[in-house]
Amino acid sequence: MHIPFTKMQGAGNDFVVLDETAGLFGLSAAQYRFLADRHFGVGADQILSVRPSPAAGIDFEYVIHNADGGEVEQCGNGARCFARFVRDTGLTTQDRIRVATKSGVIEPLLTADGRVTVDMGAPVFDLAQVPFDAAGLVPEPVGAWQKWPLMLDHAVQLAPYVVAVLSMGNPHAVHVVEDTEAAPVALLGPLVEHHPRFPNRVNAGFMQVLDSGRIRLRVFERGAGETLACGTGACAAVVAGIRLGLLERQVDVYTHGGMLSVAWSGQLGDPVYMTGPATTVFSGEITIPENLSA
Ligand SMILES: N[C@@H](CCC[C@H](N)C(=O)O)C(=O)O
Repeated sequence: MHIPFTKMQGAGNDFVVLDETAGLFGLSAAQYRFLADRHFGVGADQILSVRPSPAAGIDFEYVIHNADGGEVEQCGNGARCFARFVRDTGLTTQDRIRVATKSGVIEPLLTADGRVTVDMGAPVFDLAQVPFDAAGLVPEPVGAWQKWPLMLDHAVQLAPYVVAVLSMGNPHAVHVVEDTEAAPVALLGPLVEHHPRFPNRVNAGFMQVLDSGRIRLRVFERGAGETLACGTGACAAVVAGIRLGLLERQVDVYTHGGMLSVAWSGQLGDPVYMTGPATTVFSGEITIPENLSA
C-alpha cells in the first residue's frame, strides 16, 4: 500500500500527518509503528490522522497514535500542526477550527504571527479520571493542592519522588526538580510511565521553576520516550505549578525544542490555552508493508 504523508514538527515534537478525509487507510498498530520508525519508516513521535467529522459544528476528527502504535486521547503540539495542515492543504479556510479528539473537543486558532493557539479544554483533577490509584497513599499538601509519593525502583530512587497528578485529556505526573538538565529522565521516565498506580500508563514531566513566569520542562512521553517538547505536558506542568502556588497564570515553557506559552486562569473548569509554532518539514509517499506482525 502506498500512502501520501506530510512530516511536521511543533517545537521539535515531530509527526507524520495522514490525510484520511477522502477515506481511511485502515492501518494497524504495527503499521503506525512502521511509519514512526526512524530507521525503516518516516520517523515521528506521533502519527496524526485527519478525518472528517460526522458531528454538527465539528470541523474534523483528530486521531493520534504514539510511536509505539497505541492510540491516545490528546496531543498538544500535534493539535497546532493539525491546524496548520488543514489550513495549508486547503481542507479549511477557517482560522478557528473545532476538532474532535478522543478526549473531547479542542479549538486551535491560527494567529497572525504564524503561531497557533489551542484551547486545550479544562484540566481534570479527579484521580479516577486521570486515572491514578491513590489507595493507601498519604498526599503531601502543597499550596491549595497536593502531591503524591511514588515508590519507584529502590535501586534507582535516590530521593523521595513526589508528583502532581492530573489529566489534560491524557494522563500526566509532574515532578519538580532543581535542574532539568541534571534530572535522570531516561532512568526514571520509564519507571514512572509504567508505574502500577497509573493503569493506563502516564506521561512523566520534570519541571524546573526558573521564576513565577518561566519554567524549564522535559517530558518522558508515554509510548514515545523523551521528546523535544510535549504540549499537553507543558499545559499539565503549568497547571500543576499554579495549583502548587509556584507559578503565575501566564508562563513561558522552555523545552529542548523551543518555547511554548501556556495560560490558565487558575479557576477549576476554565480551559488552558497553549501557543507555539507548527511547521511543515516535507511531504512524500511511503510504501507500507501489508504483512507486518502485530
Ligand atoms: N506529544 C504530545 C503528547 C502525545 C501523547 C502522549 N505521549 C500520551 O501518550 O498521552 C503533546 O504534545 O501533547
